[in-house]
Amino acid sequence: MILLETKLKDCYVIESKLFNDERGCFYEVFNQIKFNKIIGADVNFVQDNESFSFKGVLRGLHFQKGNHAQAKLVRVSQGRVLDVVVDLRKSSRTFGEHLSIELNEENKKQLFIPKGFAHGFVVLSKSAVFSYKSDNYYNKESEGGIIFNDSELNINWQLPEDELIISKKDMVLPELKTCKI
Ligand SMILES: Cc1cn([C@H]2C[C@H](O)[C@@H](COP(=O)(O)OP(=O)(O)O[C@H]3O[C@H](C)C(=O)[C@H](O)[C@H]3O)O2)c(=O)[nH]c1=O
Repeated sequence: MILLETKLKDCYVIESKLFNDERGCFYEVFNQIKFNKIIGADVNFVQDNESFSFKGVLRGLHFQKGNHAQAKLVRVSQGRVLDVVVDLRKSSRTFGEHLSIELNEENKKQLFIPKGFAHGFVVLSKSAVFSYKSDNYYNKESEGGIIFNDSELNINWQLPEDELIISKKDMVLPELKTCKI
């Protein structure tokens, strides 16, 4: 596992060693000791999630508030997605900035998203399986979000808006400037 810094402090790309041979490929998706060593902290993941989505599905931008805030380690085990995170940490020099990165089954890149970030992704391939760990349990009452086409963030989701498939819940999320963090 190697850690690559991003433009957003504490948000890292993780690349794993791939063991390719005539049979195919093996890699350690997660190793607690190695992960904590490269992150420089004891991150205790308590929940594994997985979602399957068709092309154009956009899930997010979501976060959990207060004590229910979640750090996540996200990856794509099938297909291709554009993953987007937004720094919502008021004290951060990159508050309100976002990072977009393609995660896919080929590059097997993972993204560590610390607490205090909103997260979402859009599926670029025919379908995608999105798998991730979180260090805090799901808590519906503490869910927050930012609308995908927030005018200040101006995120390029890489697909035309009329091709996006978005849940009713996500279509009515607030803008960044009015969202309660
Ligand atoms: C997240 C979650 C959801 N659920 C239930 C609640 C709903 O009945 C159903 C679908 O939930 P939702 O539409 O919120 O799923 P996503 O839109 O994929 O939400 C996720 O999307 C973005 C990308 C994220 O980073 C978050 O982890 C998460 O908010 O699963 C659970 O039971 N446990 C959970 O941890």
